[in-house]
Amino acid sequence: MSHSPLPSTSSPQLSIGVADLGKKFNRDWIFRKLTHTFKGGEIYAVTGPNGSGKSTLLQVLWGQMPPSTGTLTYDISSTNVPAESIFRHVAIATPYLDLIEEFTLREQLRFHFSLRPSRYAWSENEMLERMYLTHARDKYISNFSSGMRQRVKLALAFFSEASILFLDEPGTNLDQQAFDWYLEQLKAVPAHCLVFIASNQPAEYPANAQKIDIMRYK
Ligand SMILES: Nc1ncnc2c1ncn2[C@@H]1O[C@H](COP(=O)(O)OP(=O)(O)OP(=O)(O)O)[C@@H](O)[C@H]1O
Repeated sequence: MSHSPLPSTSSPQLSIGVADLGKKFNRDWIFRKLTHTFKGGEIYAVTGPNGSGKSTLLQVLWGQMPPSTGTLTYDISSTNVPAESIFRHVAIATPYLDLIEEFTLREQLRFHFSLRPSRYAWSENEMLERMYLTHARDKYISNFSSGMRQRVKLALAFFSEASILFLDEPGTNLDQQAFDWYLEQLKAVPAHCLVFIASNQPAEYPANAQKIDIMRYK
C-alpha cells in the first residue's frame, strides 16, 4: 500500500531559546555556554561521540532535566509557553523510555492515543498497517523484538500531534526495510515542526539538518 502523508491538523510553530545553557553531573560539565534559538521548521542533528552528552542535552531541552546554568524558554509565535506545559507539544522516541511490557500492541496504541491526540485521522487498523505491524497487533510488547519495539516507539512519536520531536538514536535496532520506513516518516513530518535527532550516523538525519556538535560546548 502507498503511504502518502495526510495533511496535518494545524499546530503551533514553536521555538526553543537557550542562553548560556549548561549541564554538569557532579563536577563534570557535560555541555556549557550553549546559546541558540532552535526554530520550528528546522531539523537539528545533535552529534558527538558515545557518552558526550547528546541524550543529556535532549532531556534538558524537553524539560525532563533541569539545566545547571542558563535559561531555557519556549515560545509560540513570540508568546511564552510555560515550561510545565511544554510536554503537550512534544513527542519523544528514545532507547531509554520504555513501552508497557504487559500491553499488547493494540492496548499500547489505545493507551497512548487516549492520552495524546493523534496527528492523523487514521483508524487503529490503518495505524497498524502504516507501522507494518498488523500481524503483531495482539502480541504482548514483552514478546516484541528490539527492532519491533523501536518501530513502535518511533510510530508513537511520529503519529502524535506535536510541534517538537525528539528522536534519540532513531535507527537503533532497525533493519534496512524498517530504516527506510523511518526515513519516510521523517519526510512526512509537517514542515512547521522542530525536530531534534541525536545521532552519530549521518544516515539518520537529512543532509540539510543543522548540526549541533556537543563537543563544541565542553
Ligand atoms: N544521571 C546521571 N548522573 C551522572 N552522570 C550521568 C547521568 N546521565 C548521564 N550521565 C553521564 O553524562 C555523560 C553523557 O551521557 P549521555 O547519555 O548524554 O551521552 P550520549 O552522547 O547520549 O551517549 P551515547 O551516544 O552513548 O548514547 C556520560 O558520561 C554519562 O555517564
